[in-house]
Amino acid sequence: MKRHTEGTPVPWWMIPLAVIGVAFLVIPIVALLLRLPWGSIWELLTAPSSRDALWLSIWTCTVATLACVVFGAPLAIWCARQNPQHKTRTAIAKAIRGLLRLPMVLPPVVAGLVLLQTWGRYGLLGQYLDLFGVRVAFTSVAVVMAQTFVALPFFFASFESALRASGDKYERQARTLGAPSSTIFWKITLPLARPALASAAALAFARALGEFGATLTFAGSLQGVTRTIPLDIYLLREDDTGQALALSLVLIILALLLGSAAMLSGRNTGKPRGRFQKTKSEQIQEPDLTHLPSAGAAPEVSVDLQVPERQVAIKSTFPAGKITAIVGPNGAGKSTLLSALSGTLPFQGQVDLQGATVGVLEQSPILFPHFSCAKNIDFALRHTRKELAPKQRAELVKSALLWVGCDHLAERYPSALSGGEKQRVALARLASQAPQLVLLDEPLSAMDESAAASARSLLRKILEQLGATTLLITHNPQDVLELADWMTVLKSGQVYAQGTALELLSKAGGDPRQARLSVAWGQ
Ligand SMILES: Nc1ncnc2c1ncn2[C@@H]1O[C@H](COP(=O)(O)OP(=O)(O)OP(=O)(O)O)[C@@H](O)[C@H]1O
Repeated sequence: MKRHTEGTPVPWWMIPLAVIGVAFLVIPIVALLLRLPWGSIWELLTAPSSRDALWLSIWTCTVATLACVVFGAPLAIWCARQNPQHKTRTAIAKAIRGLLRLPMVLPPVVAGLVLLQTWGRYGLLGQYLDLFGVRVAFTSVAVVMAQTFVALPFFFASFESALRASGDKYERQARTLGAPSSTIFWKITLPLARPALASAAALAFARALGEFGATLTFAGSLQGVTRTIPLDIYLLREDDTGQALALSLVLIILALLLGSAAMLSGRNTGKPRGRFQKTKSEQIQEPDLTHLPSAGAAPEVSVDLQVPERQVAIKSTFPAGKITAIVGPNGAGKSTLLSALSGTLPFQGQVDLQGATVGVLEQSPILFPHFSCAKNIDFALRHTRKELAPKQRAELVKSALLWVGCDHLAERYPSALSGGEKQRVALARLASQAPQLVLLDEPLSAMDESAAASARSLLRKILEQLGATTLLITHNPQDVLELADWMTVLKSGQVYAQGTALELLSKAGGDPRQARLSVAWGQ
């Protein structure tokens, strides 16, 4: 069979059109390079007017970029992190997105005029500043404001779309671990968004650097005060073409550097961190359950909740200290129930957890990618077991990895773990919190049969020792028979049946151990 190594084929007629596009952009730059007075370029660039323009552009663009980051990043994070279920907030975020597009398409000279109408001596706000002797227009501050006005929308659009594309699963995970919102921002959102932030900042700097129309209209063109590189080039273009070309070269080089920086910083290399190669001695070890805590008083959990937009209305009680399997056909409402109990989904009605602490384990474990395995567990313990001193916490992290046979993975990062290893580390994190209510959403479904069998036996031992009230969503009769004491069957968003697993699987007659789970909901 022919192997495709050249990418997806494109129609031949696109090639000449693409070549014309590239030539159209590149030939003018080549023309500039050919016309440059290379012999005197250093003198031209160090001439007083060039030095003034260069220095002014660099510091004003730096301040404008900082302003974009300081004011634009919180705005972008707020807009990107709105839950679509909050209709009003989502509508506000949409309106902000639309509004911020306006300065992008506004001719820069119009941007300068609107700034003048606002901050000029007789402007809407400028007239009050004037009372205190403060004048903004036609100063270096005006340069920064003009640059910020045109660059902020670019910063916002780039950063916000990157945030929306990456999703908020890590922030939600941190919230379920009880981390306060400031901690989530500094420890999770910011480190994970750093490449996108750097890329957006580089874009904002580049846009500010090229700003011309708004600056000329709002700030004027006074050497050393408001005359930035683009204004200087414009003024020099006829009288001293050589100097104008030399300054243009500087702008082109800066634009290339910023473009590359934006591309490089926005790229997620996805390289696994930490030790990756497994040696034989690094295979999963025999779990050592010494020091595994007991959850203490496990609650009886009563729910009477409704999520109308999903047509889910569940009324049930889950026995204290027992493992209840939650089963049912696709779309029955199983995940909705668990999301409501874990506090990640708004619902109507009542849920009585009797003040229990809650631990969640999902089908695809969410481990923070910028923390090692040990740090992942430590982060959870900092917020769920605040009573522990740092030394006790470090010991617990070590023990937790031993419970799941993964102490050799302590310093490894999640990107260097297999799916089964990730699930074990997530289980260690959950067990170390000793939660009184454990919510498991198909925790073994992504594993192959033999890995699932050993993980199931480990899960059983850990759950037995914890003694927590446990809800386990599963589609696998083996999980029900080996792990669960009790079974709740959901169908069409409601409780269809409740009882012991053997009772419900015997419904159709025959050996319940050979039965399909669908027998429990009459199919
Ligand atoms: N994000 C969502 N927005 C709106 N409706 C949703 C959303 N997620 C699920 N639903 C709907 O809610 C209902 C219950 O879905 P839920 O995911 O709880 O079912 P489930 O029993 O967990 O299904 P599965 O076994 O396929 O995971 C379904 O009708 C589904 O279409």
